[in-house]
Amino acid sequence: MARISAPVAAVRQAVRAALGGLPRGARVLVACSGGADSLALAAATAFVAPRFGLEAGLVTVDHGLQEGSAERAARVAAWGRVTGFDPVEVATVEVAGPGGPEAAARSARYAALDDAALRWDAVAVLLGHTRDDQAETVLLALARGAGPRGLAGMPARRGRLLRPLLGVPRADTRKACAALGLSPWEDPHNADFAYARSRVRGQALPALVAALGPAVVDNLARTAELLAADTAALDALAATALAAARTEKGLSVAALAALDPAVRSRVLHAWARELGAPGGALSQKHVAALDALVVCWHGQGAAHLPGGAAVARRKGLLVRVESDPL
Ligand SMILES: Nc1ncnc2c1ncn2[C@@H]1O[C@H](COP(=O)(O)OP(=O)(O)OP(=O)(O)O)[C@@H](O)[C@H]1O
Repeated sequence: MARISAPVAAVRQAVRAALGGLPRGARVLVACSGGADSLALAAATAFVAPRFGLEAGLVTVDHGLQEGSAERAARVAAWGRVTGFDPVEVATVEVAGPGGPEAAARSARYAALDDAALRWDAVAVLLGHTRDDQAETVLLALARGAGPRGLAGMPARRGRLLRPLLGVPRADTRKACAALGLSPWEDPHNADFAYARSRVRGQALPALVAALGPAVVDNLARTAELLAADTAALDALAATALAAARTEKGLSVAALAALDPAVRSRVLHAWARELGAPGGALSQKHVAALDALVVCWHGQGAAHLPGGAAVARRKGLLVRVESDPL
């Protein structure tokens, strides 16, 4: 057998680890932009999936935002077909929605990937985020004052979404593509310093590496891993505590007051989500207002949540109310 280069082996090993537990005969889809990360991921999946008895398909999303985006998508799809992926799909999406164009493109992309997974009955959708993407995510989260959930970065698995390359340096995906003779697409957005992530990638992280040494990238990614484990443990405690505090009419104030503040804030966050508050809009300020109804009670009015729900304290319970009675 011909010897394979170390970066090709590293990417394949990461994909093996991610696909290892899936049932034989199941289908996975690779989300491939044609960039180095997802191209290396796709090449490794085409190699690993048949050896695990898995079907592998490929989806490339055309956001229609850049000149030549349809040609890029067609090139990726053509490569996917000759590489043996089946099905191969170009998902054309319309980017319009809340937030900036970056956020709107992301939600349109994830919706299209979810839709493809449902239609093709795929058990997993593979994304090409690398260790460097994770380090950037942690740095961005630190800069906006995020709590542990934000510092935990991107999860390796959430529902159907898998990120097999979170432990693989970005440099390795480029080297793997070069070793396999693949020419990745260069996303012009990555060089556009109008985007915060591009500035972190092009300026902030290189400055940190220059000041503190190259281990900083690995260390930031490791911080995410450690916090992900802690966050999962606290979330499990909070789920149990939420069930215990629940009554037919609302949440027991006495049960909430007895909780550790770190668990209580998670219980209140989870409950606010149940009441319809959208995750992106629900901030620490809203959770603190709910918390004040429990621990700083002075007869104050209802706490208002994004999404329209309001919560008041009545007869030892936190209850949903239609509007602030004050
Ligand atoms: N046009 C696309 N078609 C298919 N998959 C894509 C496309 N763009 C991105 N992806 C998938 O998403 C991964 C991350 O891409 P990128 O870093 O460009 O997105 P992002 O905006 O940072 O997304 P996220 O918010 O998830 O971090 C890619 O490795 C690839 O798997």
